[in-house]
Formats: sequence, C-alpha cells, structure tokens
Amino acid sequence: MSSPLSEEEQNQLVYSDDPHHPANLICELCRNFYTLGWVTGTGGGISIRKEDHIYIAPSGVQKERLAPENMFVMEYPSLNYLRLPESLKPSACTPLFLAAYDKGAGACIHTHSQWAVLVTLINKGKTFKIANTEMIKGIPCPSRKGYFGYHDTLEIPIIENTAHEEDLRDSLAQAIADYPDTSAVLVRRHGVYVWGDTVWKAKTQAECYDYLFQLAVEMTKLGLDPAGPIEPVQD
Ligand SMILES: CSCCC(=O)C(=O)COP(=O)(O)O
Ligand SMILES: [Zn+2]
Repeated sequence: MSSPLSEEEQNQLVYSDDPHHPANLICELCRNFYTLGWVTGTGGGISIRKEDHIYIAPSGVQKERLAPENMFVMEYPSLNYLRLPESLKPSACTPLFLAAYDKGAGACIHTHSQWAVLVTLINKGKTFKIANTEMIKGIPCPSRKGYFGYHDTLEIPIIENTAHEEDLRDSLAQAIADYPDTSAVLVRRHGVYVWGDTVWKAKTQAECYDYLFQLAVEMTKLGLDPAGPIEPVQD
C-alpha cells in the first residue's frame, strides 16, 4: 500500500489547530474512552468520517496515547489510503467501521466495555432486549425518523466472536441488514460496535448503550428481567 500524496500533503490531512478536527478528536475521545475502560490494552477505538475522508487509528497501539500523526486517512468510497503512517498498520476494526459507513454513519466506536461483554454472556441467544427504561430514549430509530420511546423494547443483535477482528465483517453486515433500526451490534465475549450520524451522536449513543448494558447486568443479578413489564405500584 502506498499513498498518491506527497508527505507534506499527507501531513496536512491530520495536522490542525481545530480541536474538532477528526485527527484531534480521535486522540481526545480515546483518552476519554480509556478512563471508561472501553479501550484498554490497545483494543477498541473510534473512526470518524469527514466528507470523503475516513480517519482511522493504528492497530495494536495504546489508544490513550495516540497523536494526530499516527492517523491513517482513507478516501471514501474508493477505499484508497491517502495517508499511511510508517511502521504502523490500520486498525483491524477498519472493515467493521466501513460496514457502518456503508449505512451512512459519520463515526463508529468499538468498545471492549465489560458491561457489553457481560450482556452477551447473560443473553445466550441472537439478541439482547431491554424495555421501559429512560435511557432507551437516547437511541435513534431510523424507521420512525426519531428515537425509541420509554416503553419500547430495544433489541440489539449479538454476533459470535471470531479469532481475528476483521473476520467479523460479514456477520456484522448481516446483523445490520437483519436489524435495520439498530445502531449497535454486540460481539459475544468481545464488546460492541456503535455508530451514529455524527461523532457526537455516536459518543452519546455509545454512552446510552453502555448505561443500558450495565443496568441490565445489575437487574439480572437482582433477579429482575431487563425486558420485563413495569410492575404495578404497591400501596
Ligand atoms: C487486545 S485487543 C484485541 C484485538 C481487538 O479486539 C481490537 O479491537 C483491536 O483493535 P485495533 O484497533 O488495535 O486493531
Ligand atoms: Zn475489539
């Protein structure tokens, strides 16, 4: 792989004084996600799309220590790399991020949150469900051109893990096709992929999902069904 751009042109793609530039945001958000336990031990991460450029972090590096100069830039939809930092490989999550971009996403987050992993262990089937919970209202419902409601049952597909991250692509793409309203796919014993129209929507949705995963785990520990009905108020 090589870039058609000069070194100077490649660097112009990632060096910016604007804190909202994708190369700067990926570094800032990965530091934030590290404190949440989402991207520890080099795993997980975030990719951001800006117009026809997709920003991707390197694979197998400490995500909380990223710098803009470490970023790969891919042209979308040609999928040609415009920037390839030396001695680094693009995130193994890249084919998964691309599946989200093919659905119109502006950013995609992959976390190794233990709440996401636990939810896939508690729910042995092909989906995780939760209902009657306020934070469901933070999750978009594209078919309604709005958001899920408090009384809705949110259903998130679970796919089986593979030995190599990139081999998850086909099953993730199938889950997206099977659940057209979903903006997240859980990966059993691994974590979750969450995407949104913008980087900030992807971030807040990932926070809502993580909250719901934790709540579901704690409810299950208490013998409560996360997808169960609202109990009548007792006098
Ligand atoms: C210890 S991380 C194992 C691989 C993984 O699950 C992952 O998310 C790796 O992502 P990367 O961006 O480092 O390729
Ligand atoms: Zn992973």
